[in-house]
Parts: sequence; structure tokens; C-alpha cells
Amino acid sequence: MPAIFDASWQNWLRENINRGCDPDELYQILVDNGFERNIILQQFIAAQSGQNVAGVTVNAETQLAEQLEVKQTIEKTRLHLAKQLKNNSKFHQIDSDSIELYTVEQFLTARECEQIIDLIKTKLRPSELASFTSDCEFRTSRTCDLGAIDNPLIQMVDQRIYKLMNIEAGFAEVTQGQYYEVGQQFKAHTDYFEGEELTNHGGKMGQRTYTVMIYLNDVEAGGATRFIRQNKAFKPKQGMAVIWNSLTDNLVGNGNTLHQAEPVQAGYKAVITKWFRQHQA
Ligand SMILES: O=C(O)CCC(=O)C(=O)O
Ligand SMILES: [Fe+2]
Repeated sequence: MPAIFDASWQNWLRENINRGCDPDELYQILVDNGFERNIILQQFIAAQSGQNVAGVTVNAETQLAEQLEVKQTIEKTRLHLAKQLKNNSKFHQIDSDSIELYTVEQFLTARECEQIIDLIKTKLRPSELASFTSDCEFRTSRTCDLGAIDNPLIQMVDQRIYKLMNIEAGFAEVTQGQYYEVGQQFKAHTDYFEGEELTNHGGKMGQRTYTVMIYLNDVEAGGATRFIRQNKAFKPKQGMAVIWNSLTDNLVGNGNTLHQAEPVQAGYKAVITKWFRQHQA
């Protein structure tokens, strides 16, 4: 039988929040005491707004419902990736407590990669940043809005990515290609929107959740993707996908996803990037 969140539990939660206890620890204690996840979240909102649950405002309820939905969508993807990890030897998860990060070998064939590179090269523009920086060396690659080109191969790759992630197309941004020449790079950054960026770029779809990046070629030298806090660098390998979740379980940006595209030293580098968001378009 589900535990009852009575007045004494409500007081306990409110007092501990006011004392500045770690919300994750409080959450875990409540889980251990048999409370259901949605009840706990509801009570957190009530406690934080200084009300008992009967007084939860409509706004808080809407927020709660949205958060639950986002958490469920992320959980759905995580479970789907876990299943593939178990059943498919091309899947690997990086052993880390600080980041949810996977690789998938041969996600695209060599032929598919070559065709996509040809397509990328037809329509390049300077790559953009979510907010201004005075460092003009910060992101020096060029970008192709692949998803905006009406092309059956890109549509097929999109479908394969949605299936890989078990996420509906509505949650995805338009697929991009990034093209780096010798010396070009993308310095240390996170993919989630920070502060003002969320207001400026979030729109209806909100914050970014998962990134799927696919290497389209083996780079002659340089061009690794380095996850700085884990000191883990991926050398580009044709057809390999790298997947990570930019958010923590509490749906805030995970600073431990800080990463950079190191400068290409010889040859060129082409990748696909696909970003998913919290809400559907
Ligand atoms: O090109 C890479 O290795 C990383 C690209 C990246 O981080 C991005 O486009 O956000
Ligand atoms: Fe990135």
C-alpha cells in the first residue's frame, strides 16, 4: 500500500528544506519510505512554496506535470539505450558517475557518411554560438542545415536516430552537419542553454536534453571530441555515434558535460549533430 504523506511528513520536508538539506538526499529518504515519485515531487513544490498540498497553485501544478513528463521522456530513452547496451555489441557506455555518455560503432555505413559529407559541402555557413563571445577563435567551423535540405538519405538517418533514442521527431532540432578544416575547432562548451540563452533560444521546445553526434570521417590528425571533466577524448571514427545527456536527473544543466572539439591538425573533419529538447515543437 502506498505510504501516506501526512502532516508530520509535510513538516519534516518543509523543515529540512528550510535547513538547506540536499534535495536529492531528501528525495531518496522519501523513496526509501515508500512514497511514490509523483507524490514526492508534488510535496516538494508545496513545501517550497510554503503551503500544504491543498494550496498548491495552478502554476506549480502545471510545472510539476511538465517536469514529470520530461523526466518520463528521458527515462524512456535511457531504458531504451540500456536495452540496446545489453543486446548490441556495438553499444558502449562510458563508466562515469558524472555523465551519461554512450558510443555506438558503425551507426552509419561508410557509403552513407561519404554521401552526407558531399551534401554538407554544398551549403555551408559559419557556425553559430548561442551567446556572444569576444573570442573569435571559440567556434571556427562551418555548419550545414542538413535537415532543411529535402533529401531522402537525411530523412532516413533522422528516422534511424529517432529509433536509436526512442524519441519522437517532434522533440528534435533540425539535423546539422559541422565541417572543420585544419586549425578549426569548437572550444570548451556545454550543449544545454545557460541562463539568458534559454530565454533567447528555448522557445516552445525548451531546454536541450540529449545530443547525438556522428563522425562522418576518420580525421587524419587532431579533431578529437574531449570531455574535459572526465578527461575522455574520442578520436573521430567514421560512422560512430556519441550520445550524451546534457541534464542532471533534476533537469538542470550538467556542467560535467563540458566538452570541446579539438583543432583539426591534418585533413578535415565532418560530423552530424542532432539535439533533442524537453518539449515537442
Ligand atoms: O565536433 C565535435 O567533436 C563536437 C561538436 C560539438 O560539440 C557541438 O557541435 O556541439
Ligand atoms: Fe557540443
